[in-house]
Amino acid sequence: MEKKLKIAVQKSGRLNEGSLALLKECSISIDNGKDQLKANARNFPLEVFYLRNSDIPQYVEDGIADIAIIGENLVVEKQKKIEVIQRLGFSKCRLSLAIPKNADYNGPSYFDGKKLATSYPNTLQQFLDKNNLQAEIHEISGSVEIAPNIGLADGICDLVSTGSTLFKNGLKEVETVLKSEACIVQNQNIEPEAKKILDKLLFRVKSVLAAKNNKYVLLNVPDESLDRVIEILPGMKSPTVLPLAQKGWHSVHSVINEHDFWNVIDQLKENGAQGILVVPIEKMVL
Ligand SMILES: Nc1ncnc2c1ncn2[C@@H]1O[C@H](COP(=O)(O)OP(=O)(O)OP(=O)(O)O)[C@@H](O)[C@H]1O
Ligand SMILES: O=P(O)(O)OC[C@H]1O[C@H](OP(=O)(O)OP(=O)(O)O)[C@H](O)[C@@H]1O
Ligand SMILES: [Mg+2]
Repeated sequence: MEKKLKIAVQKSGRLNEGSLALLKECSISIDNGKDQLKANARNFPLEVFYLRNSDIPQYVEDGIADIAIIGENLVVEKQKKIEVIQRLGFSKCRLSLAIPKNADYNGPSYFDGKKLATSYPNTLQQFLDKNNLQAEIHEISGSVEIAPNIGLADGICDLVSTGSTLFKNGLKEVETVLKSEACIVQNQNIEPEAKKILDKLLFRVKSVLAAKNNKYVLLNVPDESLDRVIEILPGMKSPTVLPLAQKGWHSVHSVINEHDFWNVIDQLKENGAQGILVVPIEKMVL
């Protein structure tokens, strides 16, 4: 029987859509019947298990799944023997401490002797230990932000992204304990055959992520600015330069990284570039 790589993804919740979208962008199509907890990819040696998020680290440690897509926050919290091998750039959030908005905050010592509600007791305990603080941790599995309002705790430690849940519950964020995004984790003793398939998958994932982080640009440049524009636009190897039908002008094609996109565009304009077109890249094979 053909060897398959076993991947665990969240059955439903915040990571489910992004995880399946990533596999699709890697051109992997999965038979995805409703209520089906195990599915095979049609065109790649991959078997997908749909599981409860919080159970996934254990399944990967035990080798039930070779790899999984989970948040880094869960990797830190569960303390299982699993390895983060690729960050994925979605489901970005942070684990933060928050207190009632009118309370005076004077630094981490505020939490000494307080009662804190959280779904992340291990990560919170690490933060308290690092800061030499003693606090009572009350573990709850959800709706953590309600705790101070119902007299359950003095403060909370929970995930924050937009901050709107904190705001709606009259809380303010005062310390960031860790930053997180979705990532691929791997079993530490993955078999060589599964590892070969994983390397193929990672090659595709990296191409998809690189494409997302870069844009293809085309622009017209007067000949006197050409050397300067080529310096600004290094491209993957170097930019493509083609003469225009109109004398004294060239068309330049290149790739710009999302991080300094507007900065580069400003410099191009300052150097006389015109007709700048920006096109998304579907895959970028490095
Ligand atoms: N508000 C948010 N913004 C961005 N990412 C988030 C946010 N909340 C959670 N996440 C990320 O998504 C992951 C899954 O969160 P989700 O709420 O779907 O499941 P859960 O309630 O943590 O777990 P379970 O499925 O075990 O109930 C989290 O571990 C975190 O990495
Ligand atoms: O800063 P925000 O953008 O408001 O997001 C933060 C909220 O999102 C998560 O809860 P979720 O909606 O996943 O609910 P859950 O407790 O059912 O997992 C997290 O536990 C916070 O409550
Ligand atoms: Mg949640």
